[in-house]
Amino acid sequence: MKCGGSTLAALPISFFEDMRQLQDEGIVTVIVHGGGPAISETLGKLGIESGFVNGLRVTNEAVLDVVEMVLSGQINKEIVRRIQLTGAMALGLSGVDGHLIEAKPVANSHEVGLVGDVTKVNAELIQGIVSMGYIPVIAPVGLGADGGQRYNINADTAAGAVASHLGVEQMVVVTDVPGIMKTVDGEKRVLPVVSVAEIEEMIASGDIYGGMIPKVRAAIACIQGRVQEVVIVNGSEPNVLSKVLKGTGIGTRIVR
Ligand SMILES: Nc1ncnc2c1ncn2[C@@H]1O[C@H](COP(=O)(O)OP(=O)(O)O)[C@@H](O)[C@H]1O
Ligand SMILES: CC(=O)N[C@@H](CCC(=O)OP(=O)(O)O)C(=O)O
Repeated sequence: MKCGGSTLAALPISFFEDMRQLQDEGIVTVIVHGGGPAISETLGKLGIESGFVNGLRVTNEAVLDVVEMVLSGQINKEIVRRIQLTGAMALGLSGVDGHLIEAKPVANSHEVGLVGDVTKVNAELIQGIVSMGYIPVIAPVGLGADGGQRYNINADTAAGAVASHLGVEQMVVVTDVPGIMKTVDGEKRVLPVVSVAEIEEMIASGDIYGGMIPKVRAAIACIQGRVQEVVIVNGSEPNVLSKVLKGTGIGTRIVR
């Protein structure tokens, strides 16, 4: 599951209780989280300037210090605490810990700086944590192959890569909108299912823009592998996780 920074503060306790219930039923959740708004807030407080190019934060060492502090510290531990309040056990870590996420510079690193694309995921470590009964909570900071360089990774991209490497059946993307929306006859509607071809058309037409672009790109990358579907849902919808797993037609399903 990917939890977006847009929705983290609004997630009700029932969201985490649902996760615990699923764990009791033998359905394992692995969380990769974002935290873009909290990073921007802290950068603002510290007077460090940063912008975005095509949805990726322009990242130098000073920005990366804040990204790592906010994602691996504040946000990661807040999610761990909220899961543990339900009685479940969670273990928070970033892509740095145990070389969990290995990364290389993105193709446009001359524009965005220390931003990474995932090259490897230590799936055995995640499986080990799960087998001990903990819900892994992963912050999207990665390490280069030599272990010396840190990279800021978009959380959607990191979640898609983790889903692919684990070979899970489904990735759930939790955000602040009820799915992929399209204006039809002057009315905004949530699309129940979209295919890869339809997504490409919607990006070209401008119907999908901004923060939705890395989500659908990550979805396309992982459903070309072992993942069968990606579902985009609103985290503040009551019992959203059990509704997704029961197939009650909530959100938008992205299929091949
Ligand atoms: N077609 C679309 N349907 C729904 N949301 C869209 C669409 N295109 C762009 N968006 C935007 O994507 C946003 C979600 O992305 P983002 O703000 O990055 O969230 P997160 O922090 O969860 O990753 C929505 O709030 C909305 O403004
Ligand atoms: C490279 C890059 O842009 N990294 C993101 C990582 C956090 C993220 O993706 O958070 P959301 O899911 O809340 O957007 C950033 O610095 O904001």
